[in-house]
Amino acid sequence: MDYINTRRTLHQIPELGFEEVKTQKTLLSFISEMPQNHLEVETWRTGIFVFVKGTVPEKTIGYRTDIDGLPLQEETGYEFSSVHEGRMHACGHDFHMTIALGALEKMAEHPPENNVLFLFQPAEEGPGGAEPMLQSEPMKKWRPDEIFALHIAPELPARTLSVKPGLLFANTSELFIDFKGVGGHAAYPHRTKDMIVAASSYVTQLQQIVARRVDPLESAVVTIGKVEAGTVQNIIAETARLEGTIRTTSSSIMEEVKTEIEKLVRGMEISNDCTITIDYGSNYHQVYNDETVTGKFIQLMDELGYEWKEADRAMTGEDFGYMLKEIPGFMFWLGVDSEAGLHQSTLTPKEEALEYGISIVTDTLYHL
Ligand SMILES: CC(=O)N[C@@H](CCC[C@H](N)C(=O)O)C(=O)O
Repeated sequence: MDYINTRRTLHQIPELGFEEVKTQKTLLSFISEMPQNHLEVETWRTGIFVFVKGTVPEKTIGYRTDIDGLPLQEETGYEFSSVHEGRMHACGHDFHMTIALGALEKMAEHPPENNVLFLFQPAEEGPGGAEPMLQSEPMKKWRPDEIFALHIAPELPARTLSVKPGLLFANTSELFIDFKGVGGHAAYPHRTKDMIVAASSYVTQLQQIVARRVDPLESAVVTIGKVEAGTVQNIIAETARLEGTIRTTSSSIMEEVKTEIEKLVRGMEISNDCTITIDYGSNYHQVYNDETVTGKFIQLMDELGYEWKEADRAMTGEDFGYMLKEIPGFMFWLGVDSEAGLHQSTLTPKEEALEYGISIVTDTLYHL
């Protein structure tokens, strides 16, 4: 398989969660070109399971990749930029998929001793594919004993990795807040309930939750990533909508932050004489790396001469956390050296990281 070409093909067709129809078709076509003797392939919604039968299996090792893109207009200037308007693989899932395909090809050509289950999982960016995929029939049939995954790290040099036992990624909850007041003429604000003023004031007050309500020894983030309100410059907005995300390093702090968000909403309803509704969208469980399996991985990396460093905890979220809640395993960061970070329209990971990633995953699947 030509990894660069594979990555570029996938890069051009990013699709949102549970809409990954072309992506699934393209992945199935790559998989169909591999030796099939030891493979069983099953689709699940827009995802795919591939079971590789081991030669003398004692256990099944799972390897998961996410496959969805983000609602973002690409600005990399690549010749192979996204052909889907307003969609981009800006979180590296094109890299993740290529690495999974590369490792799968090796397994198909030289079957491992243990069984291996590849999970091509939809909807990591939302609304979350890991939790329902865990409950699916193929997962019940081929349930792994251990599982792992990787995520690209733009800030790390290519051909490096980082990992740590214990907490790696945060608990997350999406946040959607809808404001409803009374619209009207821009010249008569006193006859209206202006939802742009209410929503702006709410965004400012939200910042106080982390600064003044959360124990400074804990970690939390509340980010509003989208504000929607108004129609034209001289009409006062009747409605406003805020979209954001909450991140915490413990589930109890998540509950505290939500309570504070709701208290602020009640105060805002009274002071602005409006109604406000909150929807928490999808929630992701924290990514907690199992100490024993992560320890085995670290030892393997040392034995095989891979350069690695201790990872820092990150406030990113990953629904792979649900898989790790039920199956011992880990996630590691793979360095890809890009000046622009994750979720930026100019993310340009170095393609030399692909072969390195495939080599780490393949070695781990053969020897874990
Ligand atoms: C690794 C990464 O960037 N993951 C996403 C997960 C998004 C979860 C959900 N849609 C939310 O925004 O809460 C992230 O933004 O961390």
